[in-house]
Amino acid sequence: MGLGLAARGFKAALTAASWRYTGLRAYCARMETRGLLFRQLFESESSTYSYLLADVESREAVLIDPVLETVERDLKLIDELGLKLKVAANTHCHADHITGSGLLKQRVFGLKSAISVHSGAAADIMLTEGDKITFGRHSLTVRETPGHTDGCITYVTGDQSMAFTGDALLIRGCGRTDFQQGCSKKLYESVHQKIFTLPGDCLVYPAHDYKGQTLSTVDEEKKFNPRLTKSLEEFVKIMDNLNLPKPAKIDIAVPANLVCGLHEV
Ligand SMILES: N[C@@H](CCC(=O)N[C@@H](CSS)C(=O)NCC(=O)O)C(=O)O
Repeated sequence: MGLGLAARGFKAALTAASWRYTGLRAYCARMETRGLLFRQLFESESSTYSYLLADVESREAVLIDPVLETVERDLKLIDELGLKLKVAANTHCHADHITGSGLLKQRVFGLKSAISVHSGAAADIMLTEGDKITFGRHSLTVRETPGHTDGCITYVTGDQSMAFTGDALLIRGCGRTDFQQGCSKKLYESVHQKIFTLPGDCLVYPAHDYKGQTLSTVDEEKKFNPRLTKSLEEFVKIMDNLNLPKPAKIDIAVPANLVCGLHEV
């Protein structure tokens, strides 16, 4: 006897869910085989993603774009996983939230903060194009991707399978360019020259998502990004007409982030 419509729908949903689960499990397992531990972490007030990457063997870890409000949560996870946090790596001087770098430095002995030398901010490690942040057998390579701010950088894993794009490239979007040295032309060139030249299946992990999306790929963004698939002239026009309200915390976040939260600790 054939399945009823409702039962068929239920079966399809189950299959899709189990595929998603199996797919995710396989993906995580693949990373574990490569000896890389990875977690995407979310802060809901600013819709910010932080990323924890660690070498499975040495347990050395890097936390990309930590947020002040989620430092305790992140430290608990780091402790539970038996990791040694070495670097708090910022993609740029954020305008919408305070980085967790300073508080993490107070809490984790020997932890170093990192940010671009072009950010205007102070940190222990001042990064430029091609620099590497090493953790165990793994590393992140810096690609300078200015445009949202002058000091925006993208961190790329050694095998170019993952790119942490900060606010330069968001999923189906990009960072605004109307303050903090923002420049649409620079952003367009950064994305096309430094991110769209990565392998098509390179996973794109942004600093924010406002729609519940978690990751994308270089190929997907080259095909579907509604802003960056346009010509430079059209892109500049789009960016000039975003008319976004300024981030609610900009006046406290920028000064705090210029010293990486609480740098002098
Ligand atoms: N409403 C939020 C700020 C939202 C915002 O402006 N996001 C920035 C990245 S954080 S500076 C952005 O570039 N958005 C691009 C876009 O197209 O939305 C707040 O008040 O904090």
